[in-house]
Amino acid sequence: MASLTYDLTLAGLSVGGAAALTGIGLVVTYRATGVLNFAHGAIAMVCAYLLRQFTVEWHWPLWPSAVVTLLVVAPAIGLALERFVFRPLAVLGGDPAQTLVASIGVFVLLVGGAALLWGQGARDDAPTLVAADPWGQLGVAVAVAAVVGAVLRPSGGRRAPRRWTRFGRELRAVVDDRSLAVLGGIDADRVAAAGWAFGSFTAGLTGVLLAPYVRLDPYGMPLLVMEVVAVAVAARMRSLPVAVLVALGIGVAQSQLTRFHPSGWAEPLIQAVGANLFVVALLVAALVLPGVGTRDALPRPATPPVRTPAGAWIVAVVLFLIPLGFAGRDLHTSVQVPALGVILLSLVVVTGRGGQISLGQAAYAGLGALFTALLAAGRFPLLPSLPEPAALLTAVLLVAPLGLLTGRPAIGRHGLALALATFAVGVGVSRFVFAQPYATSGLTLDRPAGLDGDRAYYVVELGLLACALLATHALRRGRTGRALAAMRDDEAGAAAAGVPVPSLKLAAFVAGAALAALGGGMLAMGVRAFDPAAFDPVRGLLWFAAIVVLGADSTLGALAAAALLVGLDAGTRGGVAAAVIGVLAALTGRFPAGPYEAARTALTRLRPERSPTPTPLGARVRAGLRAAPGNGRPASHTTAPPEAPRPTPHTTAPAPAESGGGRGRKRGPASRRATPSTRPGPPPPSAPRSSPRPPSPPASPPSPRPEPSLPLQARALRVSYGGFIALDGVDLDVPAGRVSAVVGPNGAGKSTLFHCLAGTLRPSRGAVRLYGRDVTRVPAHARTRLGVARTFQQLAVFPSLTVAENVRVGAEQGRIADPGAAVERALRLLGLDGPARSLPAAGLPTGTLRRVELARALAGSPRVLLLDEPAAGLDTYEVAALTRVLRALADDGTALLVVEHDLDLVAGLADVVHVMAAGRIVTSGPPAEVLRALGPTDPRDPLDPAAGR
Ligand SMILES: Nc1ncnc2c1ncn2[C@@H]1O[C@H](COP(=O)(O)OP(=O)(O)OP(=O)(O)O)[C@@H](O)[C@H]1O
Repeated sequence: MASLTYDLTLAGLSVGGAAALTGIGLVVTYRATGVLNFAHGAIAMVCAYLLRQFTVEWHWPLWPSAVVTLLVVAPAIGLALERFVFRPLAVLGGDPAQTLVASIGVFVLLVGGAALLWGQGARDDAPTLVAADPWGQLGVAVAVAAVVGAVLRPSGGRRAPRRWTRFGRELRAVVDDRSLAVLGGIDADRVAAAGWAFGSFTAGLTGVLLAPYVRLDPYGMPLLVMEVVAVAVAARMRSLPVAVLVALGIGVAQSQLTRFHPSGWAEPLIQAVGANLFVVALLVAALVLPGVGTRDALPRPATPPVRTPAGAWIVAVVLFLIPLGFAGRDLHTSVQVPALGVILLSLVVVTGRGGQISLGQAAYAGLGALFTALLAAGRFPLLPSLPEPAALLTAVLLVAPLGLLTGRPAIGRHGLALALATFAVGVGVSRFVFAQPYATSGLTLDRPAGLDGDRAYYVVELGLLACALLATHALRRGRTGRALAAMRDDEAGAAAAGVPVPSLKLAAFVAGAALAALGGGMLAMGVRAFDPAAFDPVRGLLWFAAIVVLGADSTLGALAAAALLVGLDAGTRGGVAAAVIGVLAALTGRFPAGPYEAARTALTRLRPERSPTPTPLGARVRAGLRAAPGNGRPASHTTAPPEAPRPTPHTTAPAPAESGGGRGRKRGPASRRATPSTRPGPPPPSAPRSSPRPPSPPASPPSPRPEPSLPLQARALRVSYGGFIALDGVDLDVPAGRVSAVVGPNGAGKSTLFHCLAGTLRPSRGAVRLYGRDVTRVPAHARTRLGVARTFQQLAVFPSLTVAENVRVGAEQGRIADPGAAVERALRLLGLDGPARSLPAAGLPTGTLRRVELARALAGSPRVLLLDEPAAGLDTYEVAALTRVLRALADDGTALLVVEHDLDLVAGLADVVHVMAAGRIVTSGPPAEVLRALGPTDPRDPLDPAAGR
């Protein structure tokens, strides 16, 4: 008995040892470069093939071959990747999404290259470097872990030589902040190169150790290696001991599970789990544990979208009609193109329109194919046998809700974490559904009656493809299209505009799953069988890379990718298409938005220059003043719309006083001294405001009276980050018709308070109330719909939409009776109703974008407006203009809260100032008093007596 347990444990330790090596390699590369190397498994596969090439094909002795493979070729691959793929990306700013796409590109390139060089079949004659004795593999893993641990040990560690720990220190510095490390004199490129070389060495070691015991083939082995990525995720991409222990633990558990042979329904399940425990761990690590690497999802569009010329569509239609003239094998192959086109359109919906990474789309396509085949064969549980068209439709309906498998994790995950979650779903479905006996035992599928011939079937496919294209195009138009674009361009900004981001993400994934299932079913019908290999997770990576490099948001790009993938592989050798897509994806850094987008951008640059920057707000105000001399308010801005359901504060003109100062003039002490003297005295918090400003012009209707109750209240708010208390019992009232300001030193808790009020952060204690209603647990987008709008310190506009569309997103998500009129009012008020309205937001100057963001917030007719450092990036003139607009809004009854470092602005704008320090509000009052009491200190640190020295 003991011997069986012992033997199984040893076998498990052997598997765990190889997994531990992978984990170590992934963690070290990640820590040195910030890249989760999806190509790790592919490098392992290439090294295993190379060792076999040296020994089996060229008859070199084993150990010299191993030395060349592991100590020369493997590190050289790493160095080449660092130098030619990832260093250019790091220099460009290390966008995590681009590095992810690049590493997937390298994966696809190596897989395609290996298939080209060594063929797609599996080899079973890989040389054995370390004997089957499990101690050998385990010993190698432990030795590597020990060396790495010594190098990375914090300096001062007693057992570590100092010269080793210097590299560890540099490594940590580069990982924490590359640009800061470079400023500190560290050669970041050298550190990254060392990380890549070592990571590739461990990949190679894993490959040559595993190759004799698993199938050595271009597709299977990389996937097998990447299945153990769970080990690195469980270690939070940091801790080597955790990675090693988790790897060994899963290896032993997986081995011990082979002893169980339950009978009945549980048998296949236990067997599947026992054979794929690393996949189960991947699912748990990627879907249950909090995500790692949660930065931006995909590269944001740096350039405005360019309309596809009609000529390109005509060419595409002609090209897709050409196969109708084919016959025999060519026509039979062509049948795959429209089906793959539909599958790739599903990625356009999820990734291009919705901005979400989806590496698991092959799972949905495969489920569509499998369900269609099972339904048509009458083998689907609880459902009768269906004719093929009905089977396809039912399969689509059944797969669509399964889109929640990846849609649900996408709600709280971005970037790498979402990539891992969707990859895990793809691998899980492949292993637990497609690899099961019912799916692999020759499942055939007939075509619908009358479509037996390839030509007739191709025509029907073209019809379905046209429907899919129309549906995908519809997602670019209208309210949903704008909301999707907003979510893709800036998720926080979209939520602030009232877009229900979580449900929109779910809808995108559900629609994507339905389209993928349709394409998968069409593909299976086309080849008359369900082939699990056609929906392998590697395909998911290849399709994602293809879509990204050919223009994720381009339906034409999807069609081109489908034709390229099928055509190249059929017309040349298997693997060419993957190699081509891989090269393009790996070079993604050289073409920021992909070659296709880059080409389109280049075309755009050949066009005439755009119209000049729109007239600034101040000029509009001056023009208005000239038009209405004496009253100080531009006549066109003064009419309150009768249809407005509640006070529409933004309908009143900006305050008139033009305090001087040309564009770009610096704001200095003079403006700081002069402005407070014009401020009103301190009004009681809820008393009507007695403004010393000139009265409203007679032509204007009276402003709506401020609401007597308090729009927004915070009570006893407490927020802690880990053990650190960032907000400690904060009470705050934001009254209607007033501008409240929050100032304080860095780290005082201003942003944290702002987030609690806006709904982007939930306090651990306390409450936020809106007109008496507890909204503490109401999410940001729902708060916006209740009338709480906000702007961002870091601009959150939607670059792919025009100025007017940006504003429209803010108007049409709420309950505005007439969004069109609301948009026009907001554009007019902010001086954006000229030529600027039709310009894409991408590339507009900061001052204009601030106005766009404010106009978007105002278009929803907010009752409360929260502004996070609204003057950041504006010049003196723009700040003065902004001040007038905000003042006018408050006069109309809006409750304004401004978090601001600029005390001149606060003095000139606010009615009441709250000073924060160390997570509390320490003093409140009228600006003149509060700011005078603060004394001549550094305005950014009013409580620090040393700051002014
Ligand atoms: N996500 C977080 N995790 C841990 N600590 C955080 C986090 N966000 C903020 N903090 C800490 O909470 C404290 C308050 O931060 P907050 O950003 O609210 O201050 P602030 O007054 O807005 O500062 P600044 O003016 O620099 O923006 C700071 O000490 C900050 O380091």
